[in-house]
Amino acid sequence: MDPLEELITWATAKGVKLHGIKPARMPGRGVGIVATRQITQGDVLLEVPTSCLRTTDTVSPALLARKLPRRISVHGLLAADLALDLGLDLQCAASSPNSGSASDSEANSIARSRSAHAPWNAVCPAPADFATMPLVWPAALQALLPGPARELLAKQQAKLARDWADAAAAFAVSAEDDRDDADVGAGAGFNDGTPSPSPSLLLSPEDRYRHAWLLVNTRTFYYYNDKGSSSGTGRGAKRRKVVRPTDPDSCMCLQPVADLFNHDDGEGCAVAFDDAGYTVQASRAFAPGEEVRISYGRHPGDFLLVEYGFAVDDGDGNGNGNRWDEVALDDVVLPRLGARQKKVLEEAGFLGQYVLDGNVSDADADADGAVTVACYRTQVAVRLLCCGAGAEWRRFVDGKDDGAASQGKVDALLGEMLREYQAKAERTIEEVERLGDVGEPEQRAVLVKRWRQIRRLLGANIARLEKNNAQA
Ligand SMILES: C[S@@+](CC[C@H](N)C(=O)[O-])C[C@H]1O[C@@H](n2cnc3c(N)ncnc32)[C@H](O)[C@@H]1O
Repeated sequence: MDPLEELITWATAKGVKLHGIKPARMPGRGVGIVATRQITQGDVLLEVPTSCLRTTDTVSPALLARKLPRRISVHGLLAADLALDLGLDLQCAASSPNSGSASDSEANSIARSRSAHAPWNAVCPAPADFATMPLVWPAALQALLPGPARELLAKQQAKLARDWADAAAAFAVSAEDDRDDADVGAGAGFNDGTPSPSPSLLLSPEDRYRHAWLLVNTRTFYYYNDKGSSSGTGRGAKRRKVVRPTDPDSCMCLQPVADLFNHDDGEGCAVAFDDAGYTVQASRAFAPGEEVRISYGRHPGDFLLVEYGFAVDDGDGNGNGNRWDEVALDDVVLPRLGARQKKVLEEAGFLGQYVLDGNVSDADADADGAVTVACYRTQVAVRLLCCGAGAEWRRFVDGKDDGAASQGKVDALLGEMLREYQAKAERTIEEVERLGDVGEPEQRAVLVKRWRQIRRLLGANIARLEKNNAQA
């Protein structure tokens, strides 16, 4: 049977209800969810009961018995649990009840979990499917990411390193065990026992853990329960009952079938949860065969690339790329500021985080038909460069002056900076395209796609500045 059909049979038996939808392979997006009939706005499309979730409460007792450090993150713990299911073995630790070997009860509990989740695990992306996640790119390609993406990646790398350091002691780390052919099929990602076709799938324990960690990174939902335990990178779910302040990084769960929805930057379907479980409700009408998506949040392109490994297609959503996209301008603004100017901006709370918003349109034009290009922080910094930190600038910072008197000069300098960044985008695209033998073709392709988005967004804003100028 097709693994997707098997998943649905398995999930339905566990109480998951699909109404007018089914999973399907989507070219360029792995698996997604499509409508099987005409859907009306507000229809409930999916119900996943709480009993089907993987949370901190369902982590394998065998794993917990390995005394993973209490400080291990929820992300790290769920990844460790999933890694066991995907074929990573527990260390023959001295702490085991049968010193020197994993106990029968441990082995039984792991085997039970593997078989209980087999149809779900079988449709999880394999390690090779994560090739577009910058985390697995060669350093030479990572270095060519846009600034905000590099910053996010550095945080992600640090988080993974901490989680692996906490989890490593629990897992078998011997290189010989690890390269045991019998273990390769499951360890390679798809837990269907098929032998590996390729030696490149002989993964180290750290690589296998990273695979599980990326599954958690890209597939969790916001979740916590009334016992106070929480385990999402937060794909848009809202709790209908008590809303508790919790650390969002620790509010995570994995859920079958729902984890197959792809992202829509526009009208993604609404995801909600309560004590009974999760529901997904149609945000609009869908025709039979149309892909149904949810929103992972209002994320700019750099975030989507680093956290989910994709760049939105230009034809997606509003037909104009990602409506929540933005371009960070720090790389072109900060180098122009002298030490004194930086100090002034820092004292005023305006140093850095300069952004060009991709969501601005002609509808945002003022009474003169001009559209403000770049965020207020950028306006403050560029105005300081043009006009100095005099009384007019202070009034602008305090919101007592709309800055109209100097807007022409500000726009001219901003235009210069945007053109400078556009040239950088152009050079980076050419550089990536020249790196024919660095990384995988899909890695270079997604990096070029991201820079083209940035180039287009810069071009649209340069055109707006020119229009403002013509109207002035
Ligand atoms: C929650 S999973 C969705 C199901 C996934 N497509 C699969 O094959 O299992 C999230 C992953 O799906 C892919 N994805 C989601 N939305 C996408 C989109 N709009 N365009 C391209 N890929 C997308 C990315 O690889 C992302 O990391």
